[in-house]
Amino acid sequence: MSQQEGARTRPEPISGLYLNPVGQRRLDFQQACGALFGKLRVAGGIEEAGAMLEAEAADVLVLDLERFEPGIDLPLLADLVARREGAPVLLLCPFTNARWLPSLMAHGPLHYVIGPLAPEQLREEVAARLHAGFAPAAPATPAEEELAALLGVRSDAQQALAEADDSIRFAERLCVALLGWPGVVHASMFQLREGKDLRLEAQSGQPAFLPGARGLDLTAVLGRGERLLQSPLRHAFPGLLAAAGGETALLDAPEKAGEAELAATLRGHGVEMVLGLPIPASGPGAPRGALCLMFGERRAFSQAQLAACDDLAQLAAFGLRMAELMRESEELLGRVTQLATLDALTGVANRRHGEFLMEQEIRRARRYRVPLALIAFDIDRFRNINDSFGHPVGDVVLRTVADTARLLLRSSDVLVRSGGEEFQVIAPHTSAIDGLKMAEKLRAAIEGTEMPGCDHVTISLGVAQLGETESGDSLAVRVNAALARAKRAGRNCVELAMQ
Ligand SMILES: Nc1nc2c(ncn2[C@@H]2O[C@H](COP(=O)(O)OP(=O)(O)OP(=O)(O)O)[C@@H](O)[C@H]2O)c(=O)[nH]1
Repeated sequence: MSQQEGARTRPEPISGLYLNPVGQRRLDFQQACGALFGKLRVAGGIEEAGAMLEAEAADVLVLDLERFEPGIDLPLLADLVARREGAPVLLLCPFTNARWLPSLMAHGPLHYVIGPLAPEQLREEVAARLHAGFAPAAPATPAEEELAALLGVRSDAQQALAEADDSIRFAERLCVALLGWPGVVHASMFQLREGKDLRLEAQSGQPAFLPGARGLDLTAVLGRGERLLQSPLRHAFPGLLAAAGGETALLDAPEKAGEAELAATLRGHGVEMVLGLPIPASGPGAPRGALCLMFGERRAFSQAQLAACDDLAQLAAFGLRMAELMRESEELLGRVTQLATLDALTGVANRRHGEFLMEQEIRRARRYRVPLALIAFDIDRFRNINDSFGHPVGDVVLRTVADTARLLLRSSDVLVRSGGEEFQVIAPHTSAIDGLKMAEKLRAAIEGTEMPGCDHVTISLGVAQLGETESGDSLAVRVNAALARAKRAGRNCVELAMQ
């Protein structure tokens, strides 16, 4: 239905009721638009307007929300919208209070214009409305088609939950789903990380063959993708406003945000209207983030769309919570795995995990026909250190030895604490000769390292290369025998294992 078809024929003169709390603004309106009405009454407060309406009906209600304080009594205003006795409602709304629009729209059809407007623009808007009638702007697509599209968006968005083990993948899928919303040319999701760092989690624009937000990159538009609560556009861009303030933000013309560069970029990408929807937190406090939808044309929202907005924001909240739970459980699993595989004192692999890794490396060495060496070393006369300096100093020595060895090893080598003061190095791609060189480097490094609390220690080492058909147990026996020979040979030296 076109707006012309929706026009009502009104008996002249048209009576109007204008509401605004500021006297000068009421005078300005009377001056700019008074001539358009046969009778124009003005009210300074919502209750006063309600009383006037009760005393005498008006053909048109003009509710000007400019200069209303943030603490405006929205339910009372909504009641006025609901009680207008069939009279059309024109809402003049400053951009900063556009979050009030969706809840007012839910109380009956209304027209809105987002301010600020110059007096002549205001007159043109009011005249255009009076001329065209007040049938709500027709949605871009017929109602049935639109509902089918919204159901499709919801079902695609639900499918995105399958990716909710990772917040970025989930956000990407959800943004793609949101592009199915009639008229949406670009969709994005912002997430508040640990309550303070707002970041752009994902964005998606219509594919290149469609007009609209082709190639629109929000990171470039906003100047950054992280720490967005510190962005200079946090008071202007609806996605950021919604995430920061927790309320819906609607920009029905890019210029109205008062940021010329932002407006030019959005217009350059065919964006006419931007909607920011807060993603609610699971409990009280700041929202979890926001969804941001950009439209290729200005449009009114139907009740079904407003309800769908709520649904999608809830679904986004659910998906992000699932991703968070998944991350927490992975962290927990990581900590449990660490506890099960690492030695608590030194942080290197424990004996059991060392045996597992050894078997893995043996299989790899066989498959790729590469050499594998095992080095075993043991701190010399460690009992004396404990006895002379105490157990805590002994612990520090164990840690220092492990740290010193770890720094010398390649990333593919594995250091294992195989017993009290015994360690092993599993060295893939290493022959007996290279193993001997490595062992000598370890020996010299430990000897040259100052041990806190007890000056210096030395180590004895055994080296063995895995035989062609040899088992891990046999390799361990041979390397320990070599280590025992090094001890017998006077300690602080390296011995190569026999075949
Ligand atoms: N501080 C500390 N000592 C440990 C730990 N685990 C084992 N030990 C001690 O390490 C010492 C090992 O002594 P021995 O096996 O006799 O060997 P050693 O004194 O190093 O003599 P050699 O190996 O023959 O040179 C014992 O005194 C154990 O109590 C530990 O976690 N912390």
